[in-house]
Amino acid sequence: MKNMNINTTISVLGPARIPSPLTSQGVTRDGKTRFMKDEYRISVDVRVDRVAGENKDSLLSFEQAGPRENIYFDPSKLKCAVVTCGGLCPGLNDIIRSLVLELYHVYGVKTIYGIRHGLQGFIPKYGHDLIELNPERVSGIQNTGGSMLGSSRGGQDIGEIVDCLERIGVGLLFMVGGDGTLMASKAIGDEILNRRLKISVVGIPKTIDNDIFLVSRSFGFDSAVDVATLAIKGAHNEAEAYPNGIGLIKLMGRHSGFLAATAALAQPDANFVLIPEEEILLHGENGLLAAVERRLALRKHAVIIVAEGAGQNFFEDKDIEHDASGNLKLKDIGLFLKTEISTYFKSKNIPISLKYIDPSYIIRSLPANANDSVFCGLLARDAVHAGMAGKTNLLISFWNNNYVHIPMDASAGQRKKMDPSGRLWQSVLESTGQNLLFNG
Ligand SMILES: Nc1ncnc2c1ncn2[C@@H]1O[C@H](COP(=O)(O)OP(=O)(O)O)[C@@H](O)[C@H]1O
Ligand SMILES: O=P(O)(O)OC[C@H]1O[C@](O)(COP(=O)(O)O)[C@@H](O)[C@@H]1O
Ligand SMILES: [Mg+2]
Repeated sequence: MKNMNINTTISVLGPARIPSPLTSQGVTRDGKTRFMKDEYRISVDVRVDRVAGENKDSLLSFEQAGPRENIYFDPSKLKCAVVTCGGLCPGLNDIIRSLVLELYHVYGVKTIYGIRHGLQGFIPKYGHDLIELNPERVSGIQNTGGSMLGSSRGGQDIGEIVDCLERIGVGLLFMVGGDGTLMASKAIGDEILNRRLKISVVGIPKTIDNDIFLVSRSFGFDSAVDVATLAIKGAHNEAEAYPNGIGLIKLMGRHSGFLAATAALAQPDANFVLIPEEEILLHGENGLLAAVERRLALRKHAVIIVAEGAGQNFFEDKDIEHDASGNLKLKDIGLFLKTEISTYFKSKNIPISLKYIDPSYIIRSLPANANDSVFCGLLARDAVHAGMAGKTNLLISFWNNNYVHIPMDASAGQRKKMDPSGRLWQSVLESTGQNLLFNG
């Protein structure tokens, strides 16, 4: 990890002078030990050999997340708001519920607004009413997929968003979203600063693509992997059942292949995994088609996983489209490969039975699994601790096995990709043996 230019300094609205209610509520064992200090820091890079050569003073570290002994906001006067943006993700409701319960019961904040349908909810012309959130209102929502607040894509006027925050008197805003939301959060934070307002913005990273920079793992990813394994199992059963059976599965993953790679390791039935980080060679002796033919000759069935962002170079540049948020609309690599494979074997007069499985939105719209539910609770509680302490323009990240504060501008605008020489991808190569098939 090259960490030279990463900003690790967290902004604060002002001095934290109010004793945290966590002490008086007896949440801590001896009244102190549970509190984190800003001096508790987690190394950005754990590799001693990589950092040893650098000037010791330049050793980078992130502030550790967790409750602070003193807080900035007076809970009896504070109003909070929560918004969920972008694509759905398992665990959104767990996050909303944990934010509300922590604010309400632990800190005593009684006014919490739910903003409907992402950034649209701040803009009066859409007519989405605010939801008053309290423990009763969020009861049981963790058992349902999706987001109880809804979501949306598409840019909104940042000035109007901050006008709305001022109008309803919000002091602490939680923004749950992916890389796009992070850009929006940063812009909102900058506008708040311009207007010299005392509003804290805390981000909670969400994406099943797991591609947020400086975030080891985002919530919902584990649940999405779980569901993806069912598609792989199904594809394998179909492939094994028929002579020369081929199971082809397309999995989400816009720019990074984490989901495809991790699902392939979780359900190790795939013979080929194709990811955006690695170019696909289709034709010729070392191409995918010849490799699948070799696999069929050997074992009479084959399973292929393709991430939706892989092989986009096969499509013409001229009809590039973007969604409302400015994300590139991907062309369907799954259907493309289905046609290419069918045509290839037809031309060689080799009968195959090809089953194409696209689990599509199912992997992101179901409730979180147990592991993600635990994770969501931890992230949300740390988001509340950070916000109540007056910290702002940060996101809560899981990094080097710890929960940390990352300045939004350190992560926004960058993307985490799988390292082709790293452990995850190399494990996929070993587990599938695909390079042996590609190389004949
Ligand atoms: N550079 C940006 N500036 C301001 N708002 C942005 C920016 N990029 C994305 N957004 C907004 O953030 C929201 C979420 O972004 P999107 O890309 O749809 O999802 P995600 O946050 O999951 O990546 C959308 O409403 C989008 O318009
Ligand atoms: O809802 P849409 O626009 O069809 O989004 C599909 C995309 O959303 C994702 O599930 C997650 O994307 P975000 O991080 O932007 O929310 C991608 O894997 C997928 O490409
Ligand atoms: Mg995104």
